Amino acid sequence: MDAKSLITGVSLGVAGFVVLGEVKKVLSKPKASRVKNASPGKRNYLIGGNWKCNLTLDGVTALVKSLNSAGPIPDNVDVVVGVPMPYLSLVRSTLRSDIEVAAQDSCVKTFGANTGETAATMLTEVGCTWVILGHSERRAGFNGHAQELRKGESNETVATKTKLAVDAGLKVMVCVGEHKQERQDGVTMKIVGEQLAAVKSALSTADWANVSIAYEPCWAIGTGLAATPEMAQETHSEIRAWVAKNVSADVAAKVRIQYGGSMKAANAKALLSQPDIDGGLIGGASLKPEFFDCVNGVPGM
Ligand SMILES: O=C[C@H](O)COP(=O)(O)O
Repeated sequence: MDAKSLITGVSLGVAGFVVLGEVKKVLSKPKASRVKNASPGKRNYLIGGNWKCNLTLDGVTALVKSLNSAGPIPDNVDVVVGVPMPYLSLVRSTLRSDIEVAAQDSCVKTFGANTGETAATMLTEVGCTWVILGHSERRAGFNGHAQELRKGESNETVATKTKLAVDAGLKVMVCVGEHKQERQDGVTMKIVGEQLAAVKSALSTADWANVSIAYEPCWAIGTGLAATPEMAQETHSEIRAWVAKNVSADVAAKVRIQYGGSMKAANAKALLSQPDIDGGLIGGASLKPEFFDCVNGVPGM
């Protein structure tokens, strides 16, 4: 068992009795314990880039070229880029094979009269292996006006999409997170728990093997105001405890929890050094060469 898994087990088993800071003093995190195709209980880092609704064809071509020449990916890291729908095929056919490709959404239904939507199965046919679901921008909604709180996808919609995507053979980064006022009101885990509860209701226990939880505090997205490593760790630890209580201890030990919200080269290493932060979902910085500085920011590199 690696140090991170051990910390997780300890924190889940004796939560309230152990101060994580004290545990970290006696347990270092050896790089060698995180390996590709990690065995049960060991979690590879997962660094996702979310290109959002950015880039022209020329920009995509240049970014792929930059990624292709960015050097090796550490053995203990999985890298995925979330690509706008029109470029998925092109990126999959030109991008290095050790970076996986994600779509940024998929349909809440399968095939049919769903104009403008993309069924999860279609994504698999163009080489996607991942999909990002429930991003806060989609939960906010796009109605031709300024985005409003929670006028878009409901928790249940995100959960249904997650189940359909997993059933289609995709892995899912399912995004959760609170708004600024909710954090100030002290209801972060109430909000995140409700988002996770909907997903849990839609999934079998086995389905969780294909799910990563992306914790993205909305107030940190695109603002330059990332959560501090300690603040993010606290919520990640609470999310893992929620999964242990409501899904299973085994799933909690295995599920990856990414942090998203103004992650960049300057703060990636400190965030990724936290015991329950298993990666990132990176927006703005994923459009720049510094994305690979985040990849190389995993502890032990
Ligand atoms: O999906 C990515 C997140 O929304 C974070 O975006 P950001 O890194 O630009 O803050």
